[in-house]
Amino acid sequence: MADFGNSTNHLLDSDATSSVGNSDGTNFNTSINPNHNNVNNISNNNNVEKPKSSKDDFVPINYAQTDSVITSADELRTKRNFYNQFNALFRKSATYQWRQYKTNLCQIILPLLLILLLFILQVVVDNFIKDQEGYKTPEDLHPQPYLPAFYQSNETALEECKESIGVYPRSLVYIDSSDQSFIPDMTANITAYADQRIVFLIFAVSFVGRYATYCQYSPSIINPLTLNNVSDSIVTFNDLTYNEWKTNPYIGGYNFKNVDSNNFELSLLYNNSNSFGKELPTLLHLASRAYLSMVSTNPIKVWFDGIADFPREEKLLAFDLVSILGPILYIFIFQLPLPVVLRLVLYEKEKKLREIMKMMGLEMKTYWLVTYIFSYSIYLISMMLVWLFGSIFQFKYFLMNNGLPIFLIIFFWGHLLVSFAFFLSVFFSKTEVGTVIGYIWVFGTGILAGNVILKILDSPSTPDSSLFAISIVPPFVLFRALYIFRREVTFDGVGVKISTMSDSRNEIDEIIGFMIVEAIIFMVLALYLEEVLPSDYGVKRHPLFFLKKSFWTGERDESMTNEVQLKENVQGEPRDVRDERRRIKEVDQLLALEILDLNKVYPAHGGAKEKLAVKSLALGVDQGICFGFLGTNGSGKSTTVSCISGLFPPTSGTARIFGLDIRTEIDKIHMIMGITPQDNVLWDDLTGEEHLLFFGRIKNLKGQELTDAVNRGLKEVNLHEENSKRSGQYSGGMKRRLSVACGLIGDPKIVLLDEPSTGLDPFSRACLWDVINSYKRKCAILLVSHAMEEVEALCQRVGIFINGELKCIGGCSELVSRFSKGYKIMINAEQGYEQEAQKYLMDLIPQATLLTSIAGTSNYEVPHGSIEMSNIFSAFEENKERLHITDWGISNSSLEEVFIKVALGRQGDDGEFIVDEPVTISNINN
Ligand SMILES: Nc1ncnc2c1ncn2[C@@H]1O[C@H](COP(=O)(O)OP(=O)(O)OP(=O)(O)O)[C@@H](O)[C@H]1O
Repeated sequence: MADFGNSTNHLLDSDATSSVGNSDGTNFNTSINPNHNNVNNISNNNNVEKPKSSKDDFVPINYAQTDSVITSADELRTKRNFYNQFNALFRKSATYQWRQYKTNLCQIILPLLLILLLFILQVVVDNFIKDQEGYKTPEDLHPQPYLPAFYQSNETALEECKESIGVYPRSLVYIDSSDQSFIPDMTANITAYADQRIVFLIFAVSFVGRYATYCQYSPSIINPLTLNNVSDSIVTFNDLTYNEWKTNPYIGGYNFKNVDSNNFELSLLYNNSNSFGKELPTLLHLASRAYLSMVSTNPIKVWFDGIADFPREEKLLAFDLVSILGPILYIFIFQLPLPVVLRLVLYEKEKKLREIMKMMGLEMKTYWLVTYIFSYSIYLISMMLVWLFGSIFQFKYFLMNNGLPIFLIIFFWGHLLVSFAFFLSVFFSKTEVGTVIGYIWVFGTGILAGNVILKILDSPSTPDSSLFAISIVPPFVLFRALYIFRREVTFDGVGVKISTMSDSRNEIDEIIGFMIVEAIIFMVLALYLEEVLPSDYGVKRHPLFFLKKSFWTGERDESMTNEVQLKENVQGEPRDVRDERRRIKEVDQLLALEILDLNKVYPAHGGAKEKLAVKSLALGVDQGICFGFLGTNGSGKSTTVSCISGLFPPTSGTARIFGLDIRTEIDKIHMIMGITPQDNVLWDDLTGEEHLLFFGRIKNLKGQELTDAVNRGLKEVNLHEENSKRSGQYSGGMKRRLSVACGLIGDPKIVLLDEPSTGLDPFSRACLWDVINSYKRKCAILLVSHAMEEVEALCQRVGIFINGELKCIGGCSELVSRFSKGYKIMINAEQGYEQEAQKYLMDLIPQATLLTSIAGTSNYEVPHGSIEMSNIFSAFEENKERLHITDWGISNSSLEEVFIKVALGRQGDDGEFIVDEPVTISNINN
């Protein structure tokens, strides 16, 4: 069994090189850091129960150093309190929204500006119309012919026609003539008046045929046909009207289908591009009159005065621009909060704020509830102001329609809008992209509604099925309501009243029904897809998770609790790593963290290949100790931390925290976990104090306990004097310190610190170490770091990762004594004299091994006992100037040498690491 009690502090005279943590007897070099707690202390811990000896003498050492041993997860406060969490998030969101008042004000004001614009346009239109005459029906109420017609025959017609010029600028002339020879003559005369823009219809009995066109600019005598060849001319008629409707703008044409002395079957066609068809009654009358002349020996005179509007009371011209433009503009206004809500949700998603809240224990249903309340409130305030200003500006749209239907539509549309925004947010991870798409959606659907949907709704023949289809799309169901409000106030309507809102004409109740159902569907879809759709962060559930009993009862999902069979060993694994596997299984105290054959594969993505980031990792972190994760860049440290904290799901294997499995009980784990991620995840607009208050409340702190914890946290990281500053105004180091304080608040039982001291000045770093030191024993700490001195100062145990694999594990001094063969000599020579200095040292101590040679500084490892220390001193002091040595020194081997050996050395057959080549810049680059 290992003797851990006799470690001595020696620099040169120790020859202790055996490995530790396994069965062979071992002495240690102590760390050069006097604060360091080496394994000797660990083994002396009172809490350690006597390890059981197994058959092969393997001793599963318990490294726990806690003040109060936890024997089961049931002893931990893992319960979340809905009220506390709601209170925490509500206050945080309220403060945050208040700080965002400029943005929020802009969002509220934008719709109001559109309302104001509408109002100004209406004022301009009203002023224009005020100067125009109103219209009223003439007092004698005689209908006026739209086209005055003359019924004349032969030469008289032409004379009459001439006289009428100037009186009736557009005239119809009916010529009852059986004299064929008269026609060309007639044509010539009429053509002479063409520039007067007289409209003639030459219509002689002998011309009655398939067609006779009525042309505005030239007399329509084209290939006159007689009754004899009527049947062949339909093609000509079609050609003429089809081909020449633009170049020769006929207003209309007759199609005499079946005309003889007994029949008068006629179609009257008119050119919709040139005429609104008001001439048609007159034209029809002319044709009938001609026929009567033809068939009757004694023509009957049938007078036709023309057409006229109904008599009505005098009324000034009015143009209700607001009501007419209303639905088209309101569809934009009512949808404008959509991108705003999208932005709100996506901001916290993209910045990982949602994930950090989750990792700190916030329940997601509370998150969605509070986010819903704030999103809806922003919408409601904005829309109420639109309504208020619309009423102040006397928009008929808001005054004539009853307040209740308007309120109901605003109220329910808000719910649909927020649910729909939540639903859309699932598909985006970048705030900017989501917001831009949101605006495109608002304007795209607005334009579509104003053009296509408006026409469909306008059409009286639109079937119910089309209305149903329209109502399925959220903006269009809103447009249906807006359209009804407009229809009921324009053209002398009285507006939608409470009594008429549900009738078959308005169907406001049906529209509200659509909104409610869709709001529920989109909300359920949003929450469901958030749970199952793969995204950048978060552990996703099985698509059919809702079919499991555990989902409805809240019990543990038994199907996920299959025991992970920890492998005995993995091929090529060093002995200490293999022994750690065994220790996890056999140690007789509950471990704060057990990582059990954890693998993480990142799938191929955007041209990058699939990446095995963590390979069969197995290790245990005991209660109350600080465990250091060292490793080269990209060796999988942060990935491991992310898997443990529930940011990513492991591909296989699992981890347990105080016996709670990350696959099934991550919610409970989050309540006893504190985390400081690699990046600072903070709200730019909240102060340090507000951050700590928020996370403290989530962890169920309240009252004086909360105040004390917040004050202590701020003081510990030296931010108590920056109380009023928002974190966005912090320096990088201050942000880092705040992140650490957030991770430590609320008495967590395990804390994950991912490079906590990055960017800190030496003073702040020393303060931070003090804080972390003071938390040891209260909780287990997993510290990811690149700073060797930090790990040496804080960690009782260390694991070194290379390429996703754990390469060695043990106490700091244990590793140093195991991997270093002696002590270290450093020499720094002037540029160009490095070789000479190196040669001198190798001649002096031939057993020395050059470890690193970078920027003129060479580091050697010198075995203990190879030379007297006093000889080294005298040799260097005497030859310093001659060899151009600027600096030199002797030190005990440190973790750094261990790291270099493990990271850049090769593993020998005995599992030890050998450095063949000294580390130089070119070696590192290779
Ligand atoms: N989201 C990701 N998608 C794909 N690959 C990833 C992702 N995150 C990390 N990786 C890859 O996984 C490997 C391990 O990365 P990780 O961030 O865990 O390393 P690390 O040890 O924390 O590095 P560092 O010390 O630089 O922070 C790297 O090769 C990295 O490129």
